Amino acid sequence: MIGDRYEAVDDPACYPGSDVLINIPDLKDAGELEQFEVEHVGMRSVEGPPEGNYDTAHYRALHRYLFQDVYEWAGEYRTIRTSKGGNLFCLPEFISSQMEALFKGLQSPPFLAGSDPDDFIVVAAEFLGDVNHIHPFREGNGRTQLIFLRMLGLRAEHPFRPESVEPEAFLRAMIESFHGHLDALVDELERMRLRSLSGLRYASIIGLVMLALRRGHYIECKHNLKRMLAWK
Ligand SMILES: Nc1ncnc2c1ncn2[C@@H]1O[C@H](COP(=O)(O)OP(=O)(O)OP(=O)(O)O)[C@@H](O)[C@H]1O
Repeated sequence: MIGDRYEAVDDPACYPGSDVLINIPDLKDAGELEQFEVEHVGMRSVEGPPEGNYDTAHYRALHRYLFQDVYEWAGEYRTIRTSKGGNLFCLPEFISSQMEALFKGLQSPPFLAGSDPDDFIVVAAEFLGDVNHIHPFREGNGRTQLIFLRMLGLRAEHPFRPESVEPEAFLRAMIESFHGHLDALVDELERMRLRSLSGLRYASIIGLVMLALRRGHYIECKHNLKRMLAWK
């Protein structure tokens, strides 16, 4: 059984006898780690993501950048098998090759500027489903996916409104995509579309606030909001 094989207590990335990932501030309490993560990843998010070529190195650099204060292994592919809700993600031995194959597709239309917005939404949903299926990192896949999606939208000039993410519906759509059904995810991305580039910064800021709120850390969120509003 999947659950038996991936007991968190057997994970060398966790503190012995617990499911808390070994982390830079050495926090052994899951709640404290989560708070620290939200605050620091939130702050990194608003500093601006690293530049790159939208290849696997760029994606890893983004994860490294976001989680650099939290995990030594930030930006590195996972080496153990992981699953969520019984859905087993890509086996670690295939992550690198699967990522290379997936990201090659980002260098051509409809991922590039000038594409039809409807075509872009469909390939963006496919990409999101595929990168989630691979789930390259031990932790932080969801946040990296969403920030990279925003970057892809900006590059293609079909930006998204991150503030309109509806967590439950989005999660359901992601799980459906895991089973090969993309319609719900296309609908979610369609709803998140920003019709014009004006107000994009505001939309991005609110999106980050929503991501933080969703994780239930209102105080950190308020703290981050102050920084976000100072963001030029
Ligand atoms: N049962 C599932 N099957 C497939 N994908 C799932 C399932 N549950 C969650 N996911 C997806 O996994 C990703 C979350 O992965 P991970 O926990 O590594 O990221 P995170 O950034 O730490 O968490 P979150 O996205 O919750 O903030 C999200 O894209 C989510 O949609």
